[in-house]
Amino acid sequence: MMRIVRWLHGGRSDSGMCCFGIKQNCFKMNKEIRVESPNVVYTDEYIESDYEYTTTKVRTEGNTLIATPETTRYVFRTERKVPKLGVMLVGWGGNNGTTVTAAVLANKLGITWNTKEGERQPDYFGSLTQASTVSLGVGPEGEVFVPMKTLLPMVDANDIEFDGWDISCLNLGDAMRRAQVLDYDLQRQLYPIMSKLQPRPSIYFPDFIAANQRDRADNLKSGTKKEMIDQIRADIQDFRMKKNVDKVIVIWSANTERFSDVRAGLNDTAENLLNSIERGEEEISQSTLFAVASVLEGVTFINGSPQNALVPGVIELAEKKQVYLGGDDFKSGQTKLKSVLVDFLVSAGIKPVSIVSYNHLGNNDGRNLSAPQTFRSKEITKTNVVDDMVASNSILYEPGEKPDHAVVIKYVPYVGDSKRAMDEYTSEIMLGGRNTIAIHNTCEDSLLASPLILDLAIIAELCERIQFRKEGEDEFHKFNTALSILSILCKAPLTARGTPIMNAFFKQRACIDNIFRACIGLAPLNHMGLEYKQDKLDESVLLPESVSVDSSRTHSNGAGQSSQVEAKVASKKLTNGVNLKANQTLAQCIENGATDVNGER
Ligand SMILES: NC(=O)c1ccc[n+]([C@@H]2O[C@H](COP(=O)([O-])OP(=O)(O)OC[C@H]3O[C@@H](n4cnc5c(N)ncnc54)[C@H](O)[C@@H]3O)[C@@H](O)[C@H]2O)c1
Ligand SMILES: O=P([O-])([O-])O[C@@H]1[C@@H](O)[C@H](O)[C@@H](O)[C@H](O)[C@@H]1O
Repeated sequence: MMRIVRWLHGGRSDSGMCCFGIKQNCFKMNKEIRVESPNVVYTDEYIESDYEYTTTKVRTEGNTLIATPETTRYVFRTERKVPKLGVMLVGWGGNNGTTVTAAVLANKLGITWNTKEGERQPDYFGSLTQASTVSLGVGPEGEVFVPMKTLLPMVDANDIEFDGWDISCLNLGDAMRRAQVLDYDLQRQLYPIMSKLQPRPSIYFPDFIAANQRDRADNLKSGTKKEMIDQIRADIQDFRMKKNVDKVIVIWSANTERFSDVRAGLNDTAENLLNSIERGEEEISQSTLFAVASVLEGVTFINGSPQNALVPGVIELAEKKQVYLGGDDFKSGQTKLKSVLVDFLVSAGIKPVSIVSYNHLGNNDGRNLSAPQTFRSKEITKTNVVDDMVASNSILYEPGEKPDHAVVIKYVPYVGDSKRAMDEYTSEIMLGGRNTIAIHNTCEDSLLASPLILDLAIIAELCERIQFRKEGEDEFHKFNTALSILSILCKAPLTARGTPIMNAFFKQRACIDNIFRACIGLAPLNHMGLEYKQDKLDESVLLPESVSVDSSRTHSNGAGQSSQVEAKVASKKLTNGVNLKANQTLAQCIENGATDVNGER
């Protein structure tokens, strides 16, 4: 019996499947990729690439849209030296803070632990930089995928040093126990190390978070708002010196606050914000103070929560100090799926008309969100995520038309960190049809958010080493203060003033992949595969795979006639020595006596 062998990811399936999967090779290498191109130069200090950036400008002339391709030459320069990175978490004693710290320690120390399913190895699943791959190009064996972290020199997650602040005085070992996120046997092994980690006292303004957090607030700074900023700055300097880190990044993973008022004279400009802090204005939030302190220390600040920590005054101050900002609100589970599903529906010409996202969770985040004012912050970021996708299709939606969209979050202590998300997507399909997708999605929130914290820090640090200039310019530029490349990791992406917000997950992913590829002089991924689509396929692009054909395999061509499955095959010396010529049809393969790799007929 002759079969087509279907090649899966880097290997071959045993079962004969009548389809031609493209064999893919995924290398678990941890080396930097070296690009061979006249446009890429590797010096000891930099990777420098000469890059053509092509866009299409569109203008309207009467009833005509004029599309004009536009090419701009850039030079990208990436420093190759990877610094020792310190990450300071605000809310270090929380579920996310303890979990991400535990994850790095477990991976760094190679701690394995027993579970009811057997022994478990540490990993970084859920991290783009640590556990996802990028297509590098096509090799003799097919498409080549490499770990994202090998595209450019990046901080090794295992090398990150953590520190931070919490209003709760619990050490990280006890806080890890309180979080109830990790398996007991892992906690047991980590406790001796984690219990030596002590969150620094923090700022606590009760009015900004739920009153039910008061019972945790026993580890507080005191003084005026200005004095507390100075204390935070001193903490950053202390950490940098004690841990001998080259760089620090501050990430807010503390409780969600209510939104701050944004008012002229209060926080609308850098000067007004600093003056308001000097005056001790009540409306300046804890998270804004941490952002100001970070910026004044020249340290990137990323907001993992939904509140508007990054008021206009913070953004202007960061622009002046040339410091990066990122956020808002880790995109970890229910919303991450939404940014894929709505994009799929709308891109398929299907019209979502009602989206209901309910979830209940029982961790302290959920407890804090049980207050209306903090829930409102989360409701905003969880709802706005579909706006760009809806606005992209004027066939489905009238201007301003949006699907009904409800977000519900309930605090149910029993489920702890294991959030239960239930979504219903109702869409209109052709001729008055309705499609309803109902989803139950159990998200272990901290195990989903922790890898994102690593990605935010690692990608933000890499961006600090990337500069680029246009052809004709002498000066290299940094990225804009608002690091919108981090959008894929946030529900409400911070973008440069007046620029579009993109929430669709795979567009965000393509953005990261293609910017990293540009830094090493590689063209953007476009998945066109033209080399596989022309009538006469060049032998060099065909997979050198043995083909075995299933002579019994036929498929109806719709006219009741059965016919051999038509497919092109690559030339390949088979186990029985039969040489298949490129572009042979399956039928010709059979005539040539092609057999499966096992030599069976
Ligand atoms: N999947 C996720 O877990 C996820 C996704 C998106 C956003 N977030 C956001 O991340 C944040 C942390 O989530 P979590 O599950 O770790 O919550 P958590 O409540 O377990 O941790 C928050 C920690 O912050 C501390 N804290 C509160 N106010 C503080 C202050 N002013 N300074 C320093 N520490 C302070 C608390 O004591 C607590 O230990 C929340 O705002 C949450 O909304 C979480
Ligand atoms: O899963 P997701 O939508 O990305 O985000 C999560 C919410 O579903 C959850 O209710 C909230 O408590 C978490 O902080 C997080 O925001």
